[in-house]
Amino acid sequence: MIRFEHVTKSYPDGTTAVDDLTFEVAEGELVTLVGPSGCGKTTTMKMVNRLIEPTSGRILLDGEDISGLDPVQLRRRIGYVIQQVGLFPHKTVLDNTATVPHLLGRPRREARARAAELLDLVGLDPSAYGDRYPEQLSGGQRQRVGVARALAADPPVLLMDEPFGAVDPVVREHLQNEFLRLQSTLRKTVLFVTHDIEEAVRLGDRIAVYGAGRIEQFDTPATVLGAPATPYTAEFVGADRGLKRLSVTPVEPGDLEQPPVVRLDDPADRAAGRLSADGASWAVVLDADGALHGWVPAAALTGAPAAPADGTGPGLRKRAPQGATVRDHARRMDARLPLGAPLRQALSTMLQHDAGWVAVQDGDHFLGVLTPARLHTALRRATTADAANVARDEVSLDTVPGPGVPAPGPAG
Ligand SMILES: Nc1ncnc2c1ncn2[C@@H]1O[C@H](COP(=O)(O)OP(=O)(O)OP(=O)(O)O)[C@@H](O)[C@H]1O
Repeated sequence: MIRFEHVTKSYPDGTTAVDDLTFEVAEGELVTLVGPSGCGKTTTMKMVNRLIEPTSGRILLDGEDISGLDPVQLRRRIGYVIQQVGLFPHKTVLDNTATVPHLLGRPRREARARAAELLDLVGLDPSAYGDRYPEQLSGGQRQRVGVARALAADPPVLLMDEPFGAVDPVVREHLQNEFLRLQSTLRKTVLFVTHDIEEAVRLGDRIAVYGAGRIEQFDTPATVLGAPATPYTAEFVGADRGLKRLSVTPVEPGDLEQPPVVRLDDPADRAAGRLSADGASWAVVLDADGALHGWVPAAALTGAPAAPADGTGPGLRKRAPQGATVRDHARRMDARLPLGAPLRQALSTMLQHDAGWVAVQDGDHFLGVLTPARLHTALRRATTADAANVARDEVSLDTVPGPGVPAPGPAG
C-alpha cells in the first residue's frame, strides 16, 4: 500500500511541481495518474522510489515512512517501467530480464530460468526472442521486455511511467490488454502515469485526474466519466465522456428485456400460439442447453405472409406442415455477450451482427436481451446512480425511452 500525506515538491527555481498531495493506493490496486504535460505526474511517481525527494509531507509504503529506508533496499521492492525502457543494448533479452534477480543474489542459471518464465508471461517466446539484442526487437516487444524486467524481482509495487507511450495505437491496445490480464493474476500495487484519458480509464481501478500540481478528482473511471467533480475534470475527460463511459459500464441483469423465448425442438404451432397470445412478432430461440441459437419471426411459424430474410420483397410462406418444429423456421443469430461485459461491447456486437438486440448470457445460459433503448437506459441509470452514490437498480428514471424490443436483423 502506498500513502501520500500532504506531499509537496518545490524545485529550487520556485516551480511547485506537486502541491499538498494526499491519497492512497490500496494493496493490489492499479491507480492511474492522468493529466496534461507538466502537471506533476512523473514527480509524484519518482518520489515513491526516491529518485526525487519531497520538500514536505511524507510517503508511506506498507505503513513505513520511506524517508527512513535505504533507497537501494526500497527500490528492490519497487518495479519501475518507463517509456524509454532503458534496456542494456549489449545484453540479450534474456540477460536483460535476468539482471535484477542476479543482482539480488540468485545464481545465474536460476535467474535466467526465471527470466524465461517472465518473458513467456509477457507474451515473448523465450526460445525465439531470448537471445536477441534489444535493437533486434520492435518497440512493442521492447516494452514487453521492460515489463518482464520490472517483474523479475517479484516486487509488490510497480511504478509505470507512460510505459506504452512510444508504440502505435494498435500495439498499445494490445499491450494494455496483456497487462490487464497479467495484473488480474499478479495483483501488484501499481501507480501508472499516462496523459491519455482512454488509457487511464481502461487500466485504472481508480484514476487521479491531475490539474497543475494537484489532484482534481480521485475516483473510479465510471464516476470520473459519469460525474466529473469540477469543470476542469469535465473538460479534461472530454465532451464525449458519455461514449467513453460505455467502456466502463457493465451489463447488469436489471438492464435486460425479456422477449418471448422458444426452444428449437418446440412444435411450431405451439410456439406460434404462445407468440400470438403475447402479441409478439418474434421470439428468441434457444437450443436444448438453454444457449442462444437465434430468433424466429411469428409470421414464419404461422405461415402468414412475411418479408423474406433477404429483404428483396414480400413473400408468402406456406403453412407449417404437421410436425414442424421451431428449428424448421429459426434463423441463426450470434449476437451474444456475457453478463458484466461493458456496454460498449454490447453496442459493438449489435453493429457487427447488424442486429436490433444482443443476447446476454451467464456462461451458456440465456438471461435476456439488451436493446439500444435498454442500453441507453442502463447508461443513464449508471450515471445517475454514480452521481447519487447508490446502486444502479435503486435508480428510477423519470422516463424510460424506447419503443420496446425492435425485431432483430435486416428482415425485422
Ligand atoms: N528538476 C526540475 N527543476 C525545475 N522544475 C522541474 C524539474 N523537474 C520537473 N520540473 C517541473 O515540474 C513540473 C511537473 O513536472 P513533471 O515531470 O512531474 O510533469 P508530468 O506531469 O510528468 O509531465 P509530462 O506528462 O510532460 O511528463 C513541470 O512544470 C516541470 O517543468
